[in-house]
Amino acid sequence: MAAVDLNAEALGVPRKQLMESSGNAVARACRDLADPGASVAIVAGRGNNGGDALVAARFLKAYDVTVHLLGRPETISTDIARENWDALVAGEADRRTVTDSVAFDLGDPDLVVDAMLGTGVTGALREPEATAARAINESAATVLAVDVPSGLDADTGDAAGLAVDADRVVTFHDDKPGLVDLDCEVVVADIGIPEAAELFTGPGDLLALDRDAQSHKGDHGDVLVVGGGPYTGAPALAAQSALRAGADLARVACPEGVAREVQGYSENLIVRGFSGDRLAPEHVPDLLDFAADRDVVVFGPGLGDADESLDAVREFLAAYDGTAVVDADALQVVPEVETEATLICTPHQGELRKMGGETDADWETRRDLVREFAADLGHTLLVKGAYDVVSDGDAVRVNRTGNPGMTVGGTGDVLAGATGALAAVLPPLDAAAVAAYANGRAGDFAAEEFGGGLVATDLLERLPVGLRGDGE
Ligand SMILES: NC(=O)C1=CN([C@@H]2O[C@H](COP(=O)(O)OP(=O)(O)OC[C@H]3O[C@@H](n4cnc5c(N)ncnc54)[C@H](O)[C@@H]3O)[C@@H](O)[C@H]2O)[C@H](O)CC1
Ligand SMILES: [K+]
Repeated sequence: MAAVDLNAEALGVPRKQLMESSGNAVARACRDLADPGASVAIVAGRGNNGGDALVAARFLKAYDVTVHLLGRPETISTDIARENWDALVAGEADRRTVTDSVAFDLGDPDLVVDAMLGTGVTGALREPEATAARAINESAATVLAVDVPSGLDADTGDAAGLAVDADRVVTFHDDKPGLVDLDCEVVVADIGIPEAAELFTGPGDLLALDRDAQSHKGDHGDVLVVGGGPYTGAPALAAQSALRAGADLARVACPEGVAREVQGYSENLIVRGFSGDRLAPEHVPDLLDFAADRDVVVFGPGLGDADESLDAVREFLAAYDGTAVVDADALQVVPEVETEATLICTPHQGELRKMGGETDADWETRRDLVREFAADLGHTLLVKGAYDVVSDGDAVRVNRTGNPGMTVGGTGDVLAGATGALAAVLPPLDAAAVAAYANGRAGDFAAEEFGGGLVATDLLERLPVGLRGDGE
């Protein structure tokens, strides 16, 4: 929800506007539950859940409304909730501030609006919320909960202690998993979040990374790039990109003959050579052993399309059961391989066609085609284009960052490496979507400086900023 909010904001629909819609929906639910003239007690917490109900108070002129704010107005935790409180003060609304739970007096209202806590709850209700929840549960009034009954975790439906016992819940935008088993009526209100906030990648998508980065402290990925032979720059770019996207370790497995050259691009890489001048089936057993101890393999950059190399890719994928990003020449074998592995395939449109997939000039048609093809393959696809399309055969995301300057060689290797690093900390669909978003952003920052003269290494440098929420 927080991600969608941020994406909506980036699309020009700020959260305060959403709060106005939420408040409006709360007022509508009140009108449904009580006749004009009825007494309504709004019990508001200091977060945005409370803010929703402070908005609702303005829409309930036909009712006898009393607003109980739990805590001092100075401690309201968000600007938009405080602005809505200030509007009630300026409008001389009937209001009380509850600074001591002993002083809380709900009165005997016909309807209670529970807006103490929403999705921001952590742990058991503290005071004065706990006392207020008891008073609400003991009162004879009808209880309308805003977004989620206070005290309940919207994700799980669990309460760490006491929770409000509601007669109706008006929740916003979408059902919440924690409300499914509630023994009361749940209404979902459309608050005007654009569909595009969920379809298109945006700054909100980077939040998933923050969360995971924290919970996986010290475990940001050990990524193995398998490629090189005919080319040396591609595997080096992919591996460096994995580091720039946050991986702890980036290794390259490449033919001995080019290992020194690949290492020469960067001392940050761990390079391991295998015999000969290109990948062949004889290398596969060793590679499988080596890959088993890594988090993600990026297969394909600079590999070439020699028959024996493609045979090796087939054999590797057939036996591998980890997570792999498949790029470049390695892509063509994916449709014919039965594998236990989790694959993220990163074709451009030409490579997609070579895999047997269809494409179209219209991005919406392409979105549907990519979803169908991903479902057929049973793997995640990231199809590159002016609009990148990401799908696991079920969900679809579209990325609009990036620019025509990025058609230069090597940018695909950077994307593949970043996808590999992110796949170590995020589910495949999210890893591909965030990588496409950040890579495109890095390209946009590079274009500000170099225009059409940008090169792939410019993207490497800007990838960390592309992945940071405050990069704009
Ligand atoms: N897109 C949307 O869905 C929108 C939802 N809106 C509403 O915003 C809330 C979530 O708001 P948030 O400010 O993040 O959190 P809360 O109001 O739920 O609570 C934060 C507040 O509560 C304190 N706190 C946390 N745990 C406890 C506890 N156990 N006991 C007491 N106090 C606690 C914390 O310190 C904070 O001060 C969402 O549910 C919707 O109702 C937006 O209005 C519009 C967009
Ligand atoms: K609530």
